[in-house]
Amino acid sequence: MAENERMYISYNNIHKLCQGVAKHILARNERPDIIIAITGGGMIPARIIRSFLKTKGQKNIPIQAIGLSLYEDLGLDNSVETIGKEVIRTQWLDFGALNQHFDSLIGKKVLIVDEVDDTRTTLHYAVSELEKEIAEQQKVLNRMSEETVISIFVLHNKDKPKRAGLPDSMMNSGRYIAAQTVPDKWLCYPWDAEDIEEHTMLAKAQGHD
Ligand SMILES: O=P(O)(O)OC[C@H]1O[C@H](OP(=O)(O)OP(=O)(O)O)[C@H](O)[C@@H]1O
Repeated sequence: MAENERMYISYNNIHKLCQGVAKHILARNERPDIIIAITGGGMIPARIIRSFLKTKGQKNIPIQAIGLSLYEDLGLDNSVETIGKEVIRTQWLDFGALNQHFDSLIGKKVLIVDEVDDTRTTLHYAVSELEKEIAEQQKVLNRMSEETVISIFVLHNKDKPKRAGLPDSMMNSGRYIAAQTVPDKWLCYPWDAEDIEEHTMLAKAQGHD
C-alpha cells in the first residue's frame, strides 16, 4: 500500500483526542456509569478517557471489556444477511466483580469505546446485542420504566458507506461521538508499530501527533 494511503496516529494524538471527547461528554452532563471497551482496539482509548472523565468525589468509572472479532471471509456475498454471522463474540460482560448495586446495565449511562468505526458492523452488533440483553433483563427483573442510555466513542470514523447502522435515536442525539472523521485510509495505530520512534515521526509529519 502506498505511503500516502496510510494514516499514522501517535499515542499523544490519541491521548488528546480522548481528552477532547471527555470534555465534550462532561459538558453535556453525560458522564457514563460504565465504559465498555471493545477489545482489543478499544482498550487503550477506554483507559485514557476514563482518566479524563474522572470527577472530584466520584469513583473511577468501571471498565468492562467485550471481545468482538470480525470474520475476514465467510465466502458469502450478501453482506446484509451475514452481518450477524460475521461477528464472533469472544468475551462478554461480567458483573460478578462489581458490587450489588451494579448487577446489570439497566438504567445506566453506558459508553461503548472502540478505536475505529470502519464498516460499522462491530458497533452495530455491540449495540444491538446490549439492547437485546438489557430488554430481556428488564422483563425478568420487572424494571421496565428505567431508561438505559447507550453512547459510543470512537477515535476515528471512516468516511465510507457503512454495512450496518446504529439507532437513529443515538445518531440524532449526539450520542455517537467520533473524535475524528477520516478518509478511508489504512489507519496505523501506535500499538501495532514495530518502531514506535519512526511511527511517531511519521504521525507528526502528517499532523497527527
Ligand atoms: O467497523 P468494522 O468494520 O466492524 O471494524 C471495526 C472493528 O475492527 C477492528 O477489530 P478487529 O476485529 O480487527 O480486532 P482488534 O480490535 O482486536 O484488532 C476494530 O478494533 C473494530 O472493533
